[in-house]
Amino acid sequence: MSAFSSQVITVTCEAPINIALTKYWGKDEQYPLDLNVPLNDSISMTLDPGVLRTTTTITASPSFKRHEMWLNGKEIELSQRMVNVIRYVQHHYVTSQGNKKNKDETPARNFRYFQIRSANNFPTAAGLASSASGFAALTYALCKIHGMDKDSMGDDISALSRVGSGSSTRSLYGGFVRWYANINNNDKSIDESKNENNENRVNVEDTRRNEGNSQEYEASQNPHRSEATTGNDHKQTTKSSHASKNVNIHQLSVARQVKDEKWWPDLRVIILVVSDQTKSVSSSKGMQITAVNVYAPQRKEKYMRDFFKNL
Ligand SMILES: Nc1ncnc2c1ncn2[C@@H]1O[C@H](COP(=O)(O)OP(=O)(O)OP(=O)(O)O)[C@@H](O)[C@H]1O
Ligand SMILES: C[C@@](O)(CCOP(=O)(O)OP(=O)(O)O)CC(=O)O
Repeated sequence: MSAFSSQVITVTCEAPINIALTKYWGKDEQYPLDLNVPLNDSISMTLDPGVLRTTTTITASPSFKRHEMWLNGKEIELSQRMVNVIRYVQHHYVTSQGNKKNKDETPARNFRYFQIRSANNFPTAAGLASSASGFAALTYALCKIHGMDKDSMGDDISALSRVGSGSSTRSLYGGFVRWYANINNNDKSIDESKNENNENRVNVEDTRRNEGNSQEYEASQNPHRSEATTGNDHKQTTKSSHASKNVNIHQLSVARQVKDEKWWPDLRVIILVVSDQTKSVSSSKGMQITAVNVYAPQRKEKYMRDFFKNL
């Protein structure tokens, strides 16, 4: 047992909201939908966290027996998305430990469950991007409590946050931010990217096929399905967690800053709140409905690729 094993650790992080100028609306159905890989790139501006923000505090202790969450002061059941983010971050932590010469001896290795307290200082689920700031703050705080520094994580933090909510990738950075559907497709022609996507489809199907067959394969490829990992589990998961092609594809849909917050210092955004009530249809659900009823996703994908090529 390490000297840290009985410690209680708390971290607090804040994240801003972002407003999309070109929208994310629709997921690439070649990938599991809960990975939130978008059909098209999007660009947003991040608003001043001094004004609108989510503040998330996470406490970890080896003695916790389950995850607990309070949103805006009220205890809630963790959603599957929240659990997914926790698992992805834990998986990432374990994998990064596997690559290090000296293993982590800090408290993080003993954490399994968390108490999460999060609050938005603006209406939640009412059209003001609470999922973006909420999941960015959650991912940021989870990484921090595992001793992983946002600035040195590069693109990884944005791929982790994305499994919570797609738009949260853009809330990890200030200024103007572009979220790439696939960072490798940036300068390629539509035809080339189609070929790549065909390759991707095979990998996704491979993973699904294997899910039924091998528990170990499943746990190593998809943190959604692995148990929360700490202590001895770390060793086991590290051993079997080769970064699969599938995970790499998932890691290619990331956000990067285009212009920092000083680029347009005089810019002001006015927000008029006409209702602070919870929306009857969430953005995720709205995307599903649109995809089925309104447009063919492939047509939109081509339109958006052309749009970004000419930008
Ligand atoms: N602080 C938070 N921490 C974690 N999750 C949050 C937080 N705030 C909101 N969420 C999650 O985001 C969901 C709301 O997302 P939704 O996309 O429907 O609305 P929105 O992001 O506020 O609006 P829009 O997507 O139209 O900008 C909530 O139901 C909750 O699950
Ligand atoms: C209208 C939008 O704000 C939709 C945001 O959708 P979410 O990011 O909330 O959706 P999920 O990935 O399913 O969580 C447009 C945008 O921010 O680009």
